[in-house]
Amino acid sequence: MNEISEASRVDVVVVGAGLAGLTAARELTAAGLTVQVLEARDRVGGRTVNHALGENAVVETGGQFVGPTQDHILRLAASVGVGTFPAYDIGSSVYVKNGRARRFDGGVPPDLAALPDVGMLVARIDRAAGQIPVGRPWSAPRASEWDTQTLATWARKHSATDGGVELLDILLGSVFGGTSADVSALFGLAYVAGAGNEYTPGTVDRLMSVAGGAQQWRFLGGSQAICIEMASRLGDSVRLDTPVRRVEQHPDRVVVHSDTESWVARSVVVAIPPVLATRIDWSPSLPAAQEALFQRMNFGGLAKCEAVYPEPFWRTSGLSGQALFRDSDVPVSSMFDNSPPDGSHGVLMGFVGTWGARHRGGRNWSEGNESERRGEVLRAFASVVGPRALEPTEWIELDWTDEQWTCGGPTAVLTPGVLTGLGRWRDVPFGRVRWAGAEHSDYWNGYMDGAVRSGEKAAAEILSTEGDLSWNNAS
Ligand SMILES: Cc1cc2nc3c(=O)[nH]c(=O)nc-3n(C[C@H](O)[C@H](O)[C@H](O)COP(=O)(O)OP(=O)(O)OC[C@H]3O[C@@H](n4cnc5c(N)ncnc54)[C@H](O)[C@@H]3O)c2cc1C
Repeated sequence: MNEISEASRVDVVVVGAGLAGLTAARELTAAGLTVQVLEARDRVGGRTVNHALGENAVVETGGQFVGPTQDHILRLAASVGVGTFPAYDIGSSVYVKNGRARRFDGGVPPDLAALPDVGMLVARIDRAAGQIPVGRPWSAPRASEWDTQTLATWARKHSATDGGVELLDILLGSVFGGTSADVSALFGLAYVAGAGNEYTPGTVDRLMSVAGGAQQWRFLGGSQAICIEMASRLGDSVRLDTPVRRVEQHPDRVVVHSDTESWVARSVVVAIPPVLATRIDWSPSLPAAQEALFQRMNFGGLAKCEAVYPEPFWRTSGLSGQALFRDSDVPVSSMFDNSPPDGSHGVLMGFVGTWGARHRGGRNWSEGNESERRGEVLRAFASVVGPRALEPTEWIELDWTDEQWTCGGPTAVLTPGVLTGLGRWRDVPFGRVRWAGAEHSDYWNGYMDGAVRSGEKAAAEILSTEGDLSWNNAS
């Protein structure tokens, strides 16, 4: 294919400059290996991306929140000088049900009909998640029973009314970019089991909460700053605008091709969404079961919509800016105050699950034009904080299903049968290729912490066989 020069020979090629790929590259470089990172986009960060608000502030349009037990991303951020600040969580939240908005405090929405069900359901989910071995969900005693039904079916069996499941779905809107009907019960329960670390079991509460949960903190300078810092330390080892198209494995080397250049390496870390890995031309072909698994690791559909105001005006009315919407006419599932830490701008952020979200009249939200989409979301914001929400100074919308190099968000959601049938193949190395990315982590799978964990693991595995993998040691 392309001419390979001496300069294009490295110990390890890393495909993808998101948190996983850059973490792997950083660890391998620190250990003395030569590394080339190849990134398809014209920027680093992948699913973390900042949007500038004037000169001194940013807001995040991809992954942003972190919380307790997400030790790996927190440690990495601190090591590159990126600090955290608490997500705004002061004041009352608002619950909007069928057009009626009600304030509430303490994290439990005032839905008297659904509350007993939700309490019972959450306790049952936690109990069932506790029976799942993290990293090996298919070996749970009831794995086959749980993997032959959706989470919605399982949840309905454990609820007296539909209210509990509907509330669960509002919360899952942002977690899965979908609903409980989109995922296998085993996958949903394993996701909860992984919302902790080696010493702390995962719980629904840690997954969903702001205080004490996965939404507790944000990063100063925005989450993308972590990747930007890592990339600046790696310098020329990171190449942008370079999608990897073909990977050829030979007994003693791997050749990685972009459209215009090729690199030869002893080892490769592929740190991209699994479904995108199946679009690379592999020689030899991926093992059939691994390819089948990756093809079934489709992402949910998620858009992030943000409205910017001169100040966070809702705070003076005692509102936290947080809201949950249980209303089939409203595309937004949940809303947060996403203002910068100094409150120099007011930002309201809404998650829209793009495939399920409807306009009034039943049309899908993403099929409307920009002004219709914006109007629907701003009206939802206004139902919580009042009519000033209708006149933002800036509107920011990122539908991750439109992103060629991500194909949805926030992460892969697995349907019934996939985990028990094919799940074992997720991390199995393919010759000289190792897999990384948030979808390859046992803990905080799908999250920034999971991405960092997977990059560290891939690098550690390569380093444990360094004698075989560095060109310096090659015979
Ligand atoms: C809207 C949204 C909200 C989220 N919210 C949160 C949150 O609050 N907290 C949290 O922890 N997580 C959140 N996440 C998830 C989190 O952002 C991701 O889990 C994490 O950033 C994934 O990192 P990664 O390195 O595994 O993958 P990615 O960030 O997807 O990086 C993969 C990189 O590979 C590149 N690439 C793809 N194909 C190729 C190719 N063929 N050749 C070369 N390069 C290629 C891509 O361009 C990309 O840069 C959210 C995600 C989204 C989309």
